[in-house]
Amino acid sequence: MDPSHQKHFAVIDYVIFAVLLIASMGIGLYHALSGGRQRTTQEFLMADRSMGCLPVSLSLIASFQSAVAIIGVPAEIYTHGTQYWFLGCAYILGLLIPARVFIPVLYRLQLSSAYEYLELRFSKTVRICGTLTFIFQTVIYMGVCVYTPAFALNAVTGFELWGAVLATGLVCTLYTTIGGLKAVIWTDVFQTVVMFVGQLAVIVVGVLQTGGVSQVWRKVWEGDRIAGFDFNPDPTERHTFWTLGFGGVFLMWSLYGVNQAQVQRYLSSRTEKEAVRSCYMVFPSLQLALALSCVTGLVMFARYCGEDHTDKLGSSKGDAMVLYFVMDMLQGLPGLPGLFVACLFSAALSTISSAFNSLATVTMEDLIKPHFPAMTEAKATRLSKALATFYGLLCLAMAFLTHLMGESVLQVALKIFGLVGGPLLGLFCLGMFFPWANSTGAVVGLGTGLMMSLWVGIGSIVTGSSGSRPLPQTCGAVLLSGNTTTVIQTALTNVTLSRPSGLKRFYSLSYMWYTAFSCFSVILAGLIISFITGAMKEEDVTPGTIYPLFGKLFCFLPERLKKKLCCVTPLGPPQQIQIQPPHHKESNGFIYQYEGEQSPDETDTFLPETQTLQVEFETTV
Ligand SMILES: O=C(O)CCCC[C@@H]1SC[C@@H]2NC(=O)N[C@@H]21
Ligand code: NA
Repeated sequence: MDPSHQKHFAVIDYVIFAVLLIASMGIGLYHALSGGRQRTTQEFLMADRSMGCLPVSLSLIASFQSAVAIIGVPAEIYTHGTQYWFLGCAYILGLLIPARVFIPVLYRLQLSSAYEYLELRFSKTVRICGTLTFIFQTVIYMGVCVYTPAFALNAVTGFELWGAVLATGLVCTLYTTIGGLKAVIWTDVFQTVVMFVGQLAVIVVGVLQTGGVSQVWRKVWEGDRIAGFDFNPDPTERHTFWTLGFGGVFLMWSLYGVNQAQVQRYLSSRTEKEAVRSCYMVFPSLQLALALSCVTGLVMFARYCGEDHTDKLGSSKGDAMVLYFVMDMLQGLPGLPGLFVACLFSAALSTISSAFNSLATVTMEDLIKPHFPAMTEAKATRLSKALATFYGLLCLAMAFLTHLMGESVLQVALKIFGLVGGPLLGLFCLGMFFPWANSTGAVVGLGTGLMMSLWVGIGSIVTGSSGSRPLPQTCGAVLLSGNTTTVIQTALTNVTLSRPSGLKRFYSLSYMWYTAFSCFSVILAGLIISFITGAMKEEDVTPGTIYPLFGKLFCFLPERLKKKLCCVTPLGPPQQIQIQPPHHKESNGFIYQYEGEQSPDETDTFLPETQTLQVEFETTV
């Protein structure tokens, strides 16, 4: 963008941005100097499993609501209309299943890393594969999250790009390293509030500048930005009610059901009920976040539609356009540009800190501790901090890589979740819902899912079918003169005739279906290989790692038939007593003993009234 049109900050704007960074550091320092002073991994990585549902639920939002959503969603609404808003329909099932299925299973196993589940259910190999897949996904996603705010800021205000990346990355690495999960959760709470306030300020100012709500509504309505229900069943159609409302459910399960960053927050809750409640509490906040981003996009459209900005914006795409418009709207209101930039960086910091901390946790719990069982707590905690720093620096490098990607950051982020998060979701579903699945099937299944993702992902880039036609930028209905109508009709005819077929059609699968597609690939391949190599028997499966999905789905079937379908595995009752963690000194297995009293409000236990289940794995010295 040419310098003459760049927006500049007043001093107050820099002050507000600095206050955000200092406040975040302050929270980090507080948790470094209070409580157990981050001396054990239980505190550093799991916040002493002492968290309440409110901070956990706000931290769950913050983890996957980054600058990508703050910038990318308004750009999406501005260019394509409000179809994307139907993603909100996916939040219902998308959070209900994690609360009713994934959290009970994972919480009762008292894990630190979600991937310990894979060792309990399958084998150490499967656990390592799962951990490495997660690390791969999160490192790339982190890069996008650091890069997005810095790039947009640089494009609009000339703010030193790598200075912003460094400032964000270093501050984040610092408070994550010294304050642990407690600091990450409490900074997430603070940053989520800043994020909501910043977006609200932009909406209020934008509406006032456009001449009020009715004026905004008229312009977006005439500009064809209000999308109705699009029930087009075509899976290659980018955004329809089906791709967003149903494809989005699988995306939500991969994030809020089995992603380490979220599972770690559930496990840091003081009781299972708190964890389930925090998951339910995510629903209203997520709807609010989605609404704020979508309305920001509509207000931007009402304010700027029809005007030609190529001279100011140059070739920069939707993402930078959002920040330009926000800076333009807030120009002359000292403090508000700084507030929005603080909102942008809050979104980025809260996501990146969650990523650092979860990466350090899985690296420690899944890749290091099992090989050094005798490692002292002090050494393990120091190593965890070093890992958080290492991942912080790695993320800066990844930010540079993002520089090279083409399309909108929102699409890049959602594709990462689909292509890599999908196979991980499939692996956990294979483990939890299919008792017959064995380790070989799990490893081959994961590999198949990742290959299918790679295939469709690369295919869509190579054939350039991942693009999407933006709606016309005009405000009102443009009266078409005779010959224009003919021209448009001819163009449309060509488009319909050149409908992709065969493999090209596969490559143009909507990216919102990637999670579901790769998830089912893993389950299908995993089951086939498991049956070929000898399906697992009911009694061989570690208790507490199966969710009796079929038992619930076919509850009308007679017991005998359900037994045959081997789907009445008891899901243990809610956690009453602390289980010794697997890396406890004298045993590397679980001493899993509890009084199976069914507390009145627990509905998902299959155990008779009172039962003592003593499960003792072999303990090797
Ligand atoms: O904001 C990001 O960093 C990624 C884009 C949004 C990720 C998904 S979309 C569904 C869910 N709702 C959110 O607000 N974030 C996640
Ligand atoms: Na965030």
